[in-house]
Amino acid sequence: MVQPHRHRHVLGVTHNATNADAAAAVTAAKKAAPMWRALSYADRAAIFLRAADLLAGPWRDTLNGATILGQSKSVYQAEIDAACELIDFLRFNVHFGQNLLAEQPLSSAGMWNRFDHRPLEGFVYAVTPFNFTAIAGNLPAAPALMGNTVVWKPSPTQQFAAHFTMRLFEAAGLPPGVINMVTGDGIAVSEVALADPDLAGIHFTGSTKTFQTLWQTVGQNLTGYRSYPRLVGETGGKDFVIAHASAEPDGLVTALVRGAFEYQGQKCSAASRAYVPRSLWEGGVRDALAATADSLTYGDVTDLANFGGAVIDARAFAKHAAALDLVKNSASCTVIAGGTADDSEGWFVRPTVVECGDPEHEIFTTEYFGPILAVHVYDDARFEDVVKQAEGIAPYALTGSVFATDRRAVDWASNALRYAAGNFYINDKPTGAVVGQQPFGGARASGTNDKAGSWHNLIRWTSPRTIKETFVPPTDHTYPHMG
Ligand SMILES: NC(=O)c1ccc[n+]([C@@H]2O[C@H](COP(=O)([O-])OP(=O)(O)OC[C@H]3O[C@@H](n4cnc5c(N)ncnc54)[C@H](O)[C@@H]3O)[C@@H](O)[C@H]2O)c1
Ligand SMILES: N[C@@H](CCC=O)C(=O)O
Repeated sequence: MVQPHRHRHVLGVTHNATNADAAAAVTAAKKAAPMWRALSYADRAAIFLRAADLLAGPWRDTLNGATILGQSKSVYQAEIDAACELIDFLRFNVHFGQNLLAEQPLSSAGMWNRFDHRPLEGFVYAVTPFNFTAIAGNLPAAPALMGNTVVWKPSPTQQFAAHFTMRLFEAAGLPPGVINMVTGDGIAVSEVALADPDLAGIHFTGSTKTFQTLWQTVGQNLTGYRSYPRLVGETGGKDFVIAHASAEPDGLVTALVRGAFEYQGQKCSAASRAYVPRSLWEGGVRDALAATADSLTYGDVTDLANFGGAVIDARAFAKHAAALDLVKNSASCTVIAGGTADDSEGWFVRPTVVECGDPEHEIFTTEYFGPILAVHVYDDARFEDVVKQAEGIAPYALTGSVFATDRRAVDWASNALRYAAGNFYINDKPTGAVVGQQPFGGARASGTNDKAGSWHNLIRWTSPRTIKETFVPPTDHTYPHMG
């Protein structure tokens, strides 16, 4: 039973930044660059470690609370995001950045070769999504740790928590001009930032479409830049769970419920398509999945009895409602749980399970980014055919899971799905990657796979200079064979 709640989304700054605001932010970033680059890595790292300590202490409730109210996260989902994951990003980045700086070339006798891990020449433009406060904080912080100054454009629907994240960085001692936050939809900001010769990189997380637009604009402006901008983007997904007949059913059902419906399915990693063998489906998985989905309470997230809350905004609600209409009108689809949406008070979409006989239906290829799980039921003997079909049917390659107790099935599917997911899970849900444990990111239409919170990501924000210093320079130009 849904407890309707008129959800308040943007309690923070709502100003839509203009070209002039963007120009001021770019100017501030450029002005602060020499000061910030001149600081030692240890001094920069100390600021972000202090931010992590503050977040583990007095700032924890502030950022969790802002994430609960602003993004409609449950207390649990806010805690694993705003507090835990952001603390992990801040601390692990410092550790991985230190390892990166320690990476040095060989030096033969008589010379000293070294890398000078320079920050990029210019500013980094960080554009962040609504769904994770941790990602929003990490995208400006990671390039800044490596010595870059940043223009940060958070999502309007994450602005409340973004506002406090910026205040947290300031409280930790981040000097003015290092991270310059601009608010709003980003259109006017991009007009300025992407046309600036000093654009050194984009650190993006959000939809595939937005990233492609930014990349295309950079391509159009390419000859105007001082350097080739580094383009790092983590984008959409159509994440799968494929069960083999040997799968353990209770674990499968729990993974589907948590993977598809936590935070209303608004995780890029959310399970949105599943492939289940008929023996398991008819042997109890169908009924258990439908009953559990129907039992989930979505409502006011300040009521701790609720499992989830509203979807992020009216646009998302309309997209989900349209998807539900589509499947209800598709002969090959049957809604077995949920299937309703109600915006009379708040934007609520019921956790929905759709059984669909046509594995090419758009419900298996389109990212709706809501609590809608498509299930294709297959004859047990067709496991390999189903895996091959699922591998390439969607354009994305972000996360995916295989459930099986048969080791040969696990091994075969892991190989067959090698390029289908940047984060691959065996007997686990496809969500909930932990920084430092499951470095996160995907390829194909899901992004550049630069693994947020790892050295793979940090390396994109440095431009190494190789220095060779010869201790005793040669003074004879002739070769030994010349006598
Ligand atoms: N792969 C990952 O790690 C990951 C993580 C989180 C979210 N996501 C993806 O993010 C999407 C959901 O997030 P969203 O709805 O915030 O995405 P979105 O693309 O709508 O917005 C992302 C950001 O881009 C901004 N934006 C849009 N157009 C812009 C422009 N022209 N210039 C500058 N900024 C612009 C938005 O205001 C927002 O800050 C989903 O597709 C999800 O899969 C991916
Ligand atoms: N890193 C998160 C997903 C981030 C995208 O929304 C997870 O693994 O669930």
